[in-house]
Amino acid sequence: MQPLLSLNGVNKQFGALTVSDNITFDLPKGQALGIIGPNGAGKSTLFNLIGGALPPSSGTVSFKGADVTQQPASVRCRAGIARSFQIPHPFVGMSVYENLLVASSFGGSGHRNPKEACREILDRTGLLHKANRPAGSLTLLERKRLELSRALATGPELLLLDEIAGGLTEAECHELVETIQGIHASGVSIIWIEHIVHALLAVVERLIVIDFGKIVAEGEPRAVMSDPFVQEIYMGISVDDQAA
Ligand SMILES: Nc1ncnc2c1ncn2[C@@H]1O[C@H](COP(=O)(O)OP(=O)(O)OP(=O)(O)O)[C@@H](O)[C@H]1O
Repeated sequence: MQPLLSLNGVNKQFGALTVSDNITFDLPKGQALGIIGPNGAGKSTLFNLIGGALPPSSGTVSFKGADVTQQPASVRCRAGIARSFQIPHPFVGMSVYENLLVASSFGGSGHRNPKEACREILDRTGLLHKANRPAGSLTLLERKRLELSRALATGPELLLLDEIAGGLTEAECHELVETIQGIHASGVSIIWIEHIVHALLAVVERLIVIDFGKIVAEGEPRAVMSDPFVQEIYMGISVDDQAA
């Protein structure tokens, strides 16, 4: 079956710095894929390349079989790629519901009834009771939920989540994981960059590890996490420490 997303030999250089180094992988439709790696490894840059915020220096990005490498983020969003950002920037003076309506009218959702669709999304993400509050009055968890809701309002087939669990308490993180599990169960494909590994492992079926812009490990999440090489680069646990 044709993959939903394919990256083929994707490179990105900022001057002399190579931030994405020959990144190649396919995402089958319906899969939840996790991406981990040390700070500065090139994870958010990879999202910029998939979402269209940045063009690659070379290589191709295909979505639903079409080459989207030269398409801007707005076109990719309408095609079905939505992204939540590490630091949410909602329209703070607008209500939560209005924020979703903007996203819904911008994206390619084709919701027959956008107002009802936005109401349903807020119900799914646990924000319905805040629908008429200004976005600027929300707590951190609620802002994260709004970020997720705005991405969903565009009607994505592929949802890119950039460190959405960062800064939350353990209980808040658990609640958010349940919401993301529900979104995945509804058929939305997900790529999730996250440092909170236990949250990630509760959702994803496959894990990719990036270091210095390269894919250095890939596969079933628990097998990848127990690889001594991954433990060394990601958690600083050396094979010698384990033997001691
Ligand atoms: N627009 C840019 N111009 C120059 N350098 C950049 C640019 N964007 C990112 N970088 C550099 O590319 C490298 C990778 O950054 P990136 O944000 O992709 O890493 P990351 O893995 O997401 O890190 P973190 O886990 O801290 O969010 C860093 O060294 C960063 O400083």
